[in-house]
Amino acid sequence: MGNSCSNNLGIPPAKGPNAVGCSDFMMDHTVEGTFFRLYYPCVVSDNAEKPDWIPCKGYFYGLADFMKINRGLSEKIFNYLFGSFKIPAALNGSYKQNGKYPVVIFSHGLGAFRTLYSAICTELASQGFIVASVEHRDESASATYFYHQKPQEPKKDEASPPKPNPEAPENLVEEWMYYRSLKPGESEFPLRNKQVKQRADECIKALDTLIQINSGKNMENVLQTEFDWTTLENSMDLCRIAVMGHSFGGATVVEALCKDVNFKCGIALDAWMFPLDEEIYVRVKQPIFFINSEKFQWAGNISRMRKLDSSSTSMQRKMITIKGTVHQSFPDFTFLTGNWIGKILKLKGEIDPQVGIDLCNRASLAFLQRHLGLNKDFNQWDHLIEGKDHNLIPGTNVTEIS
Ligand SMILES: CCN(CC)CCN(C[C@]12C[C@](c3ccc(C(F)(F)F)cc3)(C1)C2)C(=O)Cn1c(SCc2ccc(F)cc2)nc(=O)c2c1C=CC2
Repeated sequence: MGNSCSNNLGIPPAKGPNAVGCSDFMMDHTVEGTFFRLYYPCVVSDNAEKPDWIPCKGYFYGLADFMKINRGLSEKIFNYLFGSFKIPAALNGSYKQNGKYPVVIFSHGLGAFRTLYSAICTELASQGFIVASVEHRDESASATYFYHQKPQEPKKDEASPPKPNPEAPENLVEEWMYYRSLKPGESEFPLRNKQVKQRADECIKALDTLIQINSGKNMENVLQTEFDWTTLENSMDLCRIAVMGHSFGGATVVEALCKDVNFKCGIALDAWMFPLDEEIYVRVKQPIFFINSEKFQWAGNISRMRKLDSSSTSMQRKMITIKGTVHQSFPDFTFLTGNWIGKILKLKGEIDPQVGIDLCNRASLAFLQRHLGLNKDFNQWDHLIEGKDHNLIPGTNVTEIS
């Protein structure tokens, strides 16, 4: 089927005034390093190549493991279904210098990885943001990879020096890390709590890397992409930084806001609050916007979000629910299957996926303008922050027991 099939499936192009460029960055090739996909406003070029949505097949293996289905069979199915999809952006497009852009760090959900939220990230970039979608190495991603220094070959006679591995950069060996499921009898909270702390640290590490890139420092990108990162010198407005994430990434938003006041506000999409410590709720001071689906939330989860409301900054805590959406209405999968499969796999809700993501994106832009102090026209969507739309519910539809 792929993206050339009759029912014109595919990730929708962004609607903002800027063309979008996309490039991958990995620094310090080890597992402790930083790895993200950058989306940014770029110069229009009609013949630009588009980035692959699923960059390599290790991710299909990971998705199969995450969904506990057979690797071999599912690798063929995923490859057939999703292998040819591209992202509506220019791979390594030339950066478009136009003042300093605000910055968003995006955190993916459990079992996802950095490329799966491109409808959201490309829209933000097209509206004039620089977006880094982090790939987490906390074993919550379906799959991710990093590199090992090739072990020094035992000294042979000088005549035959070790041949460097042509694919891997500077003879580094690629290593994959897959989703770690709970062991039988293992209690979930300690694992998820440790992971959410690592995830927040990885968001902060990505931000620190962007700050270095912004200073014009010549960064070593382990992935030898055709992108000149020094062109991003002075491109970022480091007073206007937000953190955003889906589900487990929503909990990561709260944890990251707590750890680094450089994040001026956060947007949590269908946040999964379980991994967070109880005492974090009184420690977060920045504005947070909870954008929920109709089907994922439950009373315990909502009551944890409410705890963030009760603090003094209640005016800056907002929550809306998008009618007819499901948990998978936020990642890109919601655009990539026909209606029937989508509904059966719970990748689609009742609402048209494009309408759902537009509401999410526009409400987010209005919230970012308000709390990053942007002087754009995103305030035209302020009513969406209050849930004023026939497809929105102010707050939540969950009837709370507690
Ligand atoms: C049995 C597995 N069991 C694992 C604990 C539950 C699996 N599960 C429901 C799924 C993800 C699903 C999915 C994806 C993708 C196809 C495909 F066919 F399109 F590829 C199909 C079916 C399987 C819907 C979730 O985990 C839901 N969820 C998610 S889903 C994030 C995600 C993952 C993979 C993606 F490709 C895209 C998005 N992120 C979270 O942070 C949290 C939760 C729950 C609590 C916290």
